[in-house]
Amino acid sequence: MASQLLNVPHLACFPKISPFLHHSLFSTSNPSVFHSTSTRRALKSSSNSRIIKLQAVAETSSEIESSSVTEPTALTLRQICQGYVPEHILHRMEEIGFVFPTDIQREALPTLFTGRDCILHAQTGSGKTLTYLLLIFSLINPQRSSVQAVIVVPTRELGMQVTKVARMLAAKSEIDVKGCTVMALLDGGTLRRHKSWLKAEPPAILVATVASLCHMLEKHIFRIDSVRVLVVDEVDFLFYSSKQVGSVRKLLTSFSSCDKRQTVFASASIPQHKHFVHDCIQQKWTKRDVVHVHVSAIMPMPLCLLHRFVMCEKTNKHQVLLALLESDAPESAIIFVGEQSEKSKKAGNDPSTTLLMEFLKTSYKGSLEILLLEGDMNFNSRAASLTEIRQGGGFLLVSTDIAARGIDLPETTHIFNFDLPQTVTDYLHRAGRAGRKPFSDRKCIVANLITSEERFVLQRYENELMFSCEEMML
Ligand SMILES: Nc1ncnc2c1ncn2[C@@H]1O[C@H](COP(=O)(O)OP(=O)(O)OP(=O)(O)O)[C@@H](O)[C@H]1O
Repeated sequence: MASQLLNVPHLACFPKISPFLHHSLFSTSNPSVFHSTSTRRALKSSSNSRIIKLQAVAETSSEIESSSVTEPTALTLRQICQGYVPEHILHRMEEIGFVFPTDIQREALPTLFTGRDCILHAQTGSGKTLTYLLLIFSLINPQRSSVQAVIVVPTRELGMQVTKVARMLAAKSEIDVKGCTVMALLDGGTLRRHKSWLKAEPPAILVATVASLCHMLEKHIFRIDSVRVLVVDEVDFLFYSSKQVGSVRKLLTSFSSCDKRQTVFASASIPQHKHFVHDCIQQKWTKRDVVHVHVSAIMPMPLCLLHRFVMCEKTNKHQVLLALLESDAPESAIIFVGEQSEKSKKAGNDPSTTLLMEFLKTSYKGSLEILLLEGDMNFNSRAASLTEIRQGGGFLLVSTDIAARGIDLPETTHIFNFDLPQTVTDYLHRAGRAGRKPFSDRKCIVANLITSEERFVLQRYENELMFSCEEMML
């Protein structure tokens, strides 16, 4: 296989590793060898040869060395992007506050700029969005009137967020947003309006959910062969947990026949990634020399997250949550609640989210605004909740897993798993909604409310994701 692995750990210690780990969710291709920061520093030459050298180093080095997120000697984002990304984008990027690269940006951008397909595999909150957006801005030609980049996302909420970041970067100045050619084509939108817009004045960048995108392609509203770069964000979710996997595969297959194409996949979790890379090559979804850029391979969870649990009876969870909110006084928090089962729906029960909202509205006396986000709400109410959050002020967001993927609310200091997530991957993504300020060393809390029977499930998540969870006594 011609694909390569860029394996970039940044850890001082090597905590307990379950045997399962290396063969399942977050395994590295070569788990016993890692290359160190100092070795990498010595290898800063042209990106292509660097990748090949890194591969060679990975086969010989067994050194593990601590590395902070950014090294003092590291290049700035501007230096990495100079000559590839237009000046006005670089200027905006710095105005917004993106000056130094995160690990994934530093490692992936030089490779992306060579035109190679990439799998961006790095912790939650590590800056994958900016990584692929900078690639896109390096490729699009504003003079061309066609869709040149497509970003596929699993949810409307994530689509709105990515669109906002892309538009922020594309705006030539804060008051001139006309330069923006980014369209959000998301489930629940008014497709008729988008159809005319796509035909009359195609945007350079299209951010789309799968169903809406496929609809436009099937109706020949725009052609995939004008697209230079296709990004699939939260790729493992789209492949393994959504009903749309068939459409995603079809999309990738039609893109595979385009000339001059570049494909990028991104996620903080890519289960069985060796198989995934193999499939990508076999199915021609990527070119044969696809690069798997794997940052923090031995530590899938951000170190700034502190994990805790409180053991309680199911019937007492509301009171325990209230006590935690009072004792911890989060600045902003997301409270994750399990989806209502079909059986419970049929029985006419209220969903747990509704019951919890009612409880908090009557019992919580703090100053945070209580908001709800769940799949059963209509699109306008969902958008209203997120808009309200983004207007500032502290929030307590009660949500199902709909907020677990990709949503970026950097003010979140606490995650409460009111119900334990169903899978280890869900744990990783829920927890990763906190600790999203790349250069901050502020600690954030992930608190789990569990019954005694659930302790072993949490223990399994601890083993697989390599964190330890401290018991809290109230
Ligand atoms: N170079 C940078 N400097 C400062 N902040 C950055 C930089 N790059 C990204 N960020 C910020 O980091 C936060 C997380 O970025 P982003 O949403 O891209 O994470 P992600 O890797 O896509 O996470 P997830 O896997 O959870 O989707 C955002 O608030 C973003 O603005």
